[in-house]
Amino acid sequence: LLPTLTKRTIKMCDTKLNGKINGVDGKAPFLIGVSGGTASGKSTVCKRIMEKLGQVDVDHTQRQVVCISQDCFYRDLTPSEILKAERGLFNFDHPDAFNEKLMKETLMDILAGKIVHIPTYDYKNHSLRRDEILTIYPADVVLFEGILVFYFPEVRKLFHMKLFVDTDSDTRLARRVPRDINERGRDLEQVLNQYMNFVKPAFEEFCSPTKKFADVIIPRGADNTVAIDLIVQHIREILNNRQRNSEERTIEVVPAAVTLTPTHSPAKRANSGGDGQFKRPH
Ligand SMILES: Nc1ncnc2c1ncn2[C@@H]1O[C@H](COP(=O)(O)OP(=O)(O)O)[C@@H](O)[C@H]1O
Ligand SMILES: O=c1ccn([C@@H]2O[C@H](COP(=O)(O)O)[C@@H](O)[C@H]2O)c(=O)[nH]1
Repeated sequence: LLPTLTKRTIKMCDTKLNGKINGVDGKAPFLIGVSGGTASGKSTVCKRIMEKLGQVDVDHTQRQVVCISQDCFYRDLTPSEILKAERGLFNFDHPDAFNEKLMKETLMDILAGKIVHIPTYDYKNHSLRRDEILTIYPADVVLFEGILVFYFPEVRKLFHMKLFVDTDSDTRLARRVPRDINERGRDLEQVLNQYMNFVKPAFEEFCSPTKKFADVIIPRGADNTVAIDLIVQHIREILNNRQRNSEERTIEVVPAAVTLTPTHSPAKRANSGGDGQFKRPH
Protein backbone atom coordinates (compact mmCIF):
# COMPACT_ATOMS: atom_id res chain seq x y z
CA LEU A 1 0.00 0.00 0.00
CA LEU A 2 1.23 3.48 -0.83
CA PRO A 3 1.12 6.01 1.94
CA THR A 4 -1.07 9.06 1.38
CA LEU A 5 1.24 11.77 0.11
CA THR A 6 1.22 15.24 1.45
CA LYS A 7 2.78 17.53 -1.08
CA ARG A 8 4.65 20.46 0.26
CA THR A 9 6.18 23.25 -1.73
CA ILE A 10 9.62 24.30 -0.67
CA LYS A 11 12.20 26.60 -2.14
CA MET A 12 15.19 25.10 -3.90
CA CYS A 13 17.54 25.97 -1.08
CA ASP A 14 15.27 25.80 1.94
CA THR A 15 17.40 25.81 5.09
CA LYS A 16 17.04 25.75 8.82
CA LEU A 17 17.12 29.47 9.50
CA ASN A 18 13.65 30.94 9.00
CA GLY A 19 13.29 28.66 5.99
CA LYS A 20 15.68 30.74 3.99
CA ILE A 21 19.26 30.89 2.98
CA ASN A 22 20.75 34.37 2.92
CA GLY A 23 17.24 35.68 3.23
CA VAL A 24 16.80 35.23 -0.50
CA ASP A 25 16.24 31.63 -1.32
CA GLY A 26 19.27 30.07 -2.86
CA LYS A 27 20.83 33.45 -3.59
CA ALA A 28 23.70 35.28 -2.01
CA PRO A 29 22.75 38.44 -0.15
CA PHE A 30 22.96 41.72 -2.00
CA LEU A 31 26.17 43.22 -0.67
CA ILE A 32 26.42 47.01 -0.61
CA GLY A 33 29.66 48.81 0.20
CA VAL A 34 29.31 52.27 1.73
CA SER A 35 32.43 54.39 1.85
CA GLY A 36 33.34 58.03 2.45
CA GLY A 37 35.63 60.05 4.67
CA THR A 38 35.47 60.01 8.43
CA ALA A 39 32.22 61.48 9.79
CA SER A 40 30.82 61.86 6.28
CA GLY A 41 27.62 60.18 7.46
CA LYS A 42 28.21 56.57 6.36
CA SER A 43 26.59 55.05 9.46
CA THR A 44 23.76 57.57 9.36
CA VAL A 45 23.04 56.84 5.69
CA CYS A 46 23.00 53.09 6.46
CA LYS A 47 20.66 53.73 9.37
CA ARG A 48 18.29 55.71 7.12
CA ILE A 49 18.30 52.90 4.54
CA MET A 50 17.48 50.39 7.28
CA GLU A 51 14.72 52.62 8.63
CA LYS A 52 13.15 53.13 5.22
CA LEU A 53 13.23 49.39 4.61
CA GLY A 54 11.46 48.89 7.94
CA GLN A 55 14.30 47.02 9.62
CA VAL A 56 15.20 48.93 12.72
CA ASP A 57 12.59 47.41 15.02
CA VAL A 58 12.98 43.90 13.64
CA ASP A 59 14.70 41.30 15.81
CA HIS A 60 18.33 40.71 14.77
CA THR A 61 17.69 37.10 13.84
CA GLN A 62 14.91 38.12 11.46
CA ARG A 63 16.38 41.16 9.73
CA GLN A 64 16.35 41.35 5.95
CA VAL A 65 18.89 44.15 6.01
CA VAL A 66 21.95 44.26 8.25
CA CYS A 67 24.80 46.71 8.59
CA ILE A 68 28.41 45.94 9.50
CA SER A 69 31.17 48.45 10.23
CA GLN A 70 34.63 48.03 8.76
CA ASP A 71 35.96 49.22 12.11
CA CYS A 72 35.26 45.70 13.43
CA PHE A 73 38.12 44.61 11.16
CA TYR A 74 40.88 46.72 12.65
CA ARG A 75 43.76 44.36 13.33
CA ASP A 76 45.12 43.66 16.80
CA LEU A 77 47.93 46.07 17.67
CA THR A 78 51.31 44.99 18.99
CA PRO A 79 52.27 46.29 22.49
CA SER A 80 54.43 49.03 20.98
CA GLU A 81 51.64 50.05 18.59
CA ILE A 82 49.24 50.28 21.55
CA LEU A 83 51.64 52.71 23.22
CA LYS A 84 51.77 54.74 20.01
CA ALA A 85 47.94 54.71 19.74
CA GLU A 86 47.66 55.98 23.31
CA ARG A 87 49.89 58.93 22.38
CA GLY A 88 47.91 59.61 19.20
CA LEU A 89 50.83 58.44 17.07
CA PHE A 90 49.24 55.43 15.39
CA ASN A 91 47.70 55.82 11.96
CA PHE A 92 44.20 54.25 12.07
CA ASP A 93 43.43 55.66 8.65
CA HIS A 94 46.12 53.67 6.82
CA PRO A 95 45.14 50.43 5.05
CA ASP A 96 47.74 48.54 7.10
CA ALA A 97 45.66 49.16 10.22
CA PHE A 98 43.02 46.72 8.93
CA ASN A 99 42.85 42.94 8.82
CA GLU A 100 42.18 42.64 5.11
CA LYS A 101 42.23 38.83 5.11
CA LEU A 102 39.60 38.52 7.83
CA MET A 103 37.47 41.19 6.18
CA LYS A 104 37.47 39.30 2.89
CA GLU A 105 36.88 35.90 4.51
CA THR A 106 33.98 37.24 6.57
CA LEU A 107 32.30 38.85 3.58
CA MET A 108 32.74 35.64 1.61
CA ASP A 109 31.16 33.67 4.45
CA ILE A 110 28.26 36.12 4.45
CA LEU A 111 27.88 35.72 0.70
CA ALA A 112 27.87 31.94 1.21
CA GLY A 113 24.92 32.28 3.59
CA LYS A 114 26.80 31.55 6.80
CA ILE A 115 26.11 33.05 10.18
CA VAL A 116 29.19 35.08 11.16
CA HIS A 117 30.45 36.34 14.48
CA ILE A 118 32.44 39.54 14.64
CA PRO A 119 33.87 41.44 17.60
CA THR A 120 32.80 45.02 18.27
CA TYR A 121 35.39 47.82 18.28
CA ASP A 122 36.35 49.82 21.33
CA TYR A 123 37.58 53.26 20.20
CA LYS A 124 38.55 54.30 23.70
CA ASN A 125 41.04 51.44 24.05
CA HIS A 126 41.85 51.07 20.34
CA SER A 127 41.03 47.38 20.44
CA LEU A 128 38.53 44.75 19.42
CA ARG A 129 36.12 43.60 22.10
CA ARG A 130 36.09 39.84 21.98
CA ASP A 131 33.74 39.82 24.97
CA GLU A 132 31.13 41.66 22.88
CA ILE A 133 30.53 39.66 19.77
CA LEU A 134 28.01 40.58 17.09
CA THR A 135 26.20 37.68 15.46
CA ILE A 136 25.26 38.47 11.89
CA TYR A 137 22.44 36.26 10.65
CA PRO A 138 21.82 35.64 6.96
CA ALA A 139 20.00 38.59 5.41
CA ASP A 140 18.81 39.74 2.01
CA VAL A 141 20.88 42.91 2.01
CA VAL A 142 24.17 43.50 3.81
CA LEU A 143 25.58 47.00 4.14
CA PHE A 144 29.31 47.15 4.84
CA GLU A 145 30.47 50.65 5.74
CA GLY A 146 33.88 52.14 6.37
CA ILE A 147 36.53 54.59 5.23
CA LEU A 148 38.46 52.00 3.20
CA VAL A 149 35.90 49.43 2.07
CA PHE A 150 36.76 50.12 -1.60
CA TYR A 151 40.49 50.27 -1.06
CA PHE A 152 41.28 46.53 -1.07
CA PRO A 153 40.65 45.09 -4.57
CA GLU A 154 39.76 41.62 -3.25
CA VAL A 155 37.14 43.12 -0.95
CA ARG A 156 35.94 45.70 -3.45
CA LYS A 157 35.07 43.11 -6.06
CA LEU A 158 32.65 41.38 -3.68
CA PHE A 159 30.18 44.29 -3.65
CA HIS A 160 27.07 44.26 -5.81
CA MET A 161 26.63 47.99 -5.33
CA LYS A 162 29.04 50.68 -4.15
CA LEU A 163 28.00 53.96 -2.53
CA PHE A 164 30.27 56.85 -1.63
CA VAL A 165 29.07 59.40 0.90
CA ASP A 166 30.57 62.70 -0.19
CA THR A 167 30.46 65.33 2.53
CA ASP A 168 32.82 68.28 2.48
CA SER A 169 35.82 68.09 4.77
CA ASP A 170 34.93 71.12 6.93
CA THR A 171 31.58 69.56 7.76
CA ARG A 172 33.24 66.21 8.46
CA LEU A 173 35.78 67.75 10.82
CA ALA A 174 33.04 69.78 12.53
CA ARG A 175 31.15 66.53 13.14
CA ARG A 176 34.15 64.43 14.07
CA VAL A 177 35.34 66.75 16.83
CA PRO A 178 32.21 66.51 19.03
CA ARG A 179 31.69 62.85 18.19
CA ASP A 180 35.22 61.83 19.17
CA ILE A 181 35.07 63.90 22.35
CA ASN A 182 31.61 62.71 23.40
CA GLU A 183 31.63 59.14 22.18
CA ARG A 184 35.22 58.05 21.67
CA GLY A 185 36.92 59.41 24.77
CA ARG A 186 39.22 62.01 23.15
CA ASP A 187 40.00 65.62 23.99
CA LEU A 188 40.04 68.49 21.49
CA GLU A 189 43.81 68.61 21.10
CA GLN A 190 44.03 64.86 20.43
CA VAL A 191 41.26 64.99 17.82
CA LEU A 192 42.83 67.92 15.96
CA ASN A 193 46.35 66.49 16.07
CA GLN A 194 45.20 63.11 14.83
CA TYR A 195 43.18 64.79 12.11
CA MET A 196 46.08 66.90 10.83
CA ASN A 197 48.74 64.19 11.12
CA PHE A 198 46.88 61.11 9.94
CA VAL A 199 43.18 61.43 9.12
CA LYS A 200 43.35 64.20 6.53
CA PRO A 201 46.46 62.98 4.64
CA ALA A 202 45.23 59.38 4.63
CA PHE A 203 41.82 60.46 3.36
CA GLU A 204 43.51 62.18 0.44
CA GLU A 205 45.87 59.29 -0.27
CA PHE A 206 43.68 56.22 0.31
CA CYS A 207 39.99 57.02 0.71
CA SER A 208 39.21 59.84 -1.70
CA PRO A 209 40.74 58.04 -4.74
CA THR A 210 38.30 55.14 -4.20
CA LYS A 211 35.36 57.42 -4.99
CA LYS A 212 35.90 56.52 -8.65
CA PHE A 213 34.80 52.94 -7.90
CA ALA A 214 31.40 54.04 -6.60
CA ASP A 215 28.21 53.36 -8.52
CA VAL A 216 26.42 56.13 -6.67
CA ILE A 217 27.92 59.20 -5.00
CA ILE A 218 25.74 60.71 -2.28
CA PRO A 219 26.52 64.40 -1.80
CA ARG A 220 25.72 65.71 1.71
CA GLY A 221 25.14 62.25 3.18
CA ALA A 222 21.98 61.69 5.18
CA ASP A 223 20.69 65.18 4.31
CA ASN A 224 20.29 63.95 0.77
CA THR A 225 16.91 62.32 1.15
CA VAL A 226 16.36 62.21 -2.62
CA ALA A 227 19.46 60.06 -3.11
CA ILE A 228 18.57 57.83 -0.17
CA ASP A 229 15.02 57.34 -1.45
CA LEU A 230 16.33 56.39 -4.90
CA ILE A 231 18.76 53.88 -3.40
CA VAL A 232 16.04 52.38 -1.20
CA GLN A 233 13.76 52.12 -4.22
CA HIS A 234 16.50 50.35 -6.16
CA ILE A 235 17.11 47.91 -3.33
CA ARG A 236 13.36 47.17 -3.09
CA GLU A 237 13.23 46.41 -6.81
CA ILE A 238 16.20 44.08 -6.57
CA LEU A 239 14.66 42.25 -3.62
CA ASN A 240 11.29 41.97 -5.35
CA ASN A 241 12.90 40.55 -8.49
CA ARG A 242 14.88 38.04 -6.48
CA GLN A 243 11.78 37.03 -4.56
CA ARG A 244 9.85 36.57 -7.82
CA ASN A 245 12.66 34.50 -9.31
CA SER A 246 12.90 32.29 -6.25
CA GLU A 247 9.14 31.68 -6.29
CA GLU A 248 9.43 30.56 -9.90
CA ARG A 249 12.07 28.11 -8.83
CA THR A 250 9.88 26.37 -6.25
CA ILE A 251 9.48 22.64 -6.56
CA GLU A 252 7.22 20.09 -5.00
CA VAL A 253 8.76 17.44 -2.82
CA VAL A 254 7.63 14.58 -0.72
CA PRO A 255 8.07 14.93 3.06
CA ALA A 256 11.38 13.46 4.10
CA ALA A 257 9.77 10.85 6.38
CA VAL A 258 7.92 9.20 3.50
CA THR A 259 9.97 6.77 1.45
CA LEU A 260 8.71 5.95 -2.01
CA THR A 261 9.92 3.97 -4.93
CA PRO A 262 10.39 6.43 -7.81
CA THR A 263 7.89 4.78 -10.20
CA HIS A 264 5.01 5.13 -7.77
CA SER A 265 5.57 8.70 -6.75
CA PRO A 266 2.99 11.18 -8.02
CA ALA A 267 5.25 13.91 -6.77
CA LYS A 268 8.12 12.47 -8.68
CA ARG A 269 6.01 12.00 -11.79
CA ALA A 270 5.01 15.60 -11.67
CA ASN A 271 8.59 16.78 -11.53
CA SER A 272 10.68 14.02 -12.91
CA GLY A 273 12.57 13.80 -16.15
CA GLY A 274 12.41 10.02 -15.83
CA ASP A 275 15.75 9.74 -14.06
CA GLY A 276 14.38 9.92 -10.54
CA GLN A 277 15.67 13.47 -10.21
CA PHE A 278 13.36 16.32 -9.37
CA LYS A 279 13.41 19.07 -11.95
CA ARG A 280 12.79 22.76 -11.66
CA PRO A 281 9.57 23.85 -13.40
CA HIS A 282 10.36 25.97 -16.46
N1 LIG B 1 23.15 64.96 8.07
C1 LIG B 1 23.62 65.14 9.28
N2 LIG B 1 23.35 66.26 9.98
C2 LIG B 1 23.87 66.45 11.20
N3 LIG B 1 24.69 65.58 11.84
C3 LIG B 1 25.00 64.45 11.19
C4 LIG B 1 24.50 64.18 9.88
N4 LIG B 1 24.99 62.97 9.48
C5 LIG B 1 25.75 62.53 10.48
N5 LIG B 1 25.76 63.40 11.50
C6 LIG B 1 26.51 63.26 12.78
O1 LIG B 1 27.88 63.31 12.44
C7 LIG B 1 28.60 62.34 13.15
C8 LIG B 1 29.25 61.36 12.18
O2 LIG B 1 28.21 60.71 11.45
P1 LIG B 1 28.34 59.17 11.10
O3 LIG B 1 27.12 58.77 10.36
O4 LIG B 1 28.70 58.39 12.32
O5 LIG B 1 29.58 59.23 10.11
P2 LIG B 1 30.58 58.09 9.62
O6 LIG B 1 29.88 56.78 9.82
O7 LIG B 1 30.84 58.42 8.19
O8 LIG B 1 31.80 58.24 10.47
C9 LIG B 1 27.60 61.65 14.08
O9 LIG B 1 27.68 62.28 15.35
C10 LIG B 1 26.28 61.92 13.42
O10 LIG B 1 25.23 61.97 14.36
O1 LIG C 1 41.13 53.22 17.62
C1 LIG C 1 40.73 53.96 16.71
C2 LIG C 1 40.18 53.46 15.52
C3 LIG C 1 39.71 54.31 14.57
N1 LIG C 1 39.78 55.65 14.74
C4 LIG C 1 39.27 56.56 13.70
O2 LIG C 1 38.00 56.16 13.27
C5 LIG C 1 37.80 56.62 11.95
C6 LIG C 1 36.91 55.67 11.19
O3 LIG C 1 35.62 55.68 11.73
P1 LIG C 1 34.50 56.64 11.08
O4 LIG C 1 33.24 56.25 11.81
O5 LIG C 1 34.44 56.31 9.62
O6 LIG C 1 34.88 58.04 11.33
C7 LIG C 1 39.16 56.75 11.31
O7 LIG C 1 39.27 58.00 10.68
C8 LIG C 1 40.15 56.62 12.47
O8 LIG C 1 40.96 57.74 12.57
C9 LIG C 1 40.32 56.15 15.89
O9 LIG C 1 40.40 57.39 16.06
N2 LIG C 1 40.78 55.30 16.84
